[in-house]
Amino acid sequence: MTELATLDLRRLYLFLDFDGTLVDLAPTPDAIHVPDDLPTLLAGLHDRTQGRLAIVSGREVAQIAHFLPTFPGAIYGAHGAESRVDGIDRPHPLAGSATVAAVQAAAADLVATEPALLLERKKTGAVVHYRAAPTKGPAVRAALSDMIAGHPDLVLHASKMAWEIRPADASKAGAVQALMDGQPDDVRPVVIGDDTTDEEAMEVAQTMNGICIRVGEGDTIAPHRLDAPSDVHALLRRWAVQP
Ligand SMILES: O=P(O)(O)OC[C@H]1O[C@H](O[C@H]2O[C@H](CO)[C@@H](O)[C@H](O)[C@H]2O)[C@H](O)[C@@H](O)[C@@H]1O
Repeated sequence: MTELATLDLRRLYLFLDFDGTLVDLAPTPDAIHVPDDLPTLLAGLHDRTQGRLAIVSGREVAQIAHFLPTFPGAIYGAHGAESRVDGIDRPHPLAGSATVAAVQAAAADLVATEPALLLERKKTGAVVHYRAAPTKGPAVRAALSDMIAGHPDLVLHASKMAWEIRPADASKAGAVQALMDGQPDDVRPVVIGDDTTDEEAMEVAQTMNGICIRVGEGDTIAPHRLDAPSDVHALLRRWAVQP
């Protein structure tokens, strides 16, 4: 932590995941708690980094804006499929498409067979959560895999106690690449995340002399690890008071 805390914040671009990194995981997507001091902390970091602060989440941009309405930085949502940068929204071409509607309808049929499953609809895909039915993971994976079989523009990835369908050309790596484009050579990306799609962002950050921090358990390419969102907050607080 000390080694990380002494990095010069003015030469970093911070890429922060949301669930499991800035907020603790909860039984359902709506049940998360945003700590009262998080918005102020993020606003301070935005100033300190001269605007080099982004949230890169699996959630949609609108969801992040709902939970953090005063967040001043860039937001990439739906695993990089959509963005809001400097107030400009960039939707994905698949948003609201017949392809997505068909997949969501099939996912709804699946969830109707098991009340403990939860369907989360996104404009660009669908998530089936099995946190309340942990043994159903493999069956959910198989069913969603079948659903996208005829759709090469969609991919399936593992999330925490969930399987998610997203556009094949969307990734958190793309978000890091887009925001780092044009940055001065001595600015280093910092990726902090807890999940598989964060690892894709870490891979690209490492090609840019980046710093990667994994939150919680799990295989990772990150050389640094923090145990929980509370430790992430502690690091962010130390950065926020750098002289
Ligand atoms: O990239 P992230 O910001 O970490 O978003 C990943 C997914 O997070 C949410 O699901 C996860 O968190 C829920 C709330 O803690 C939890 O109930 C669920 O089991 C987790 O998978 C969100 O609902 C998804 O849309 C995001 O893709």
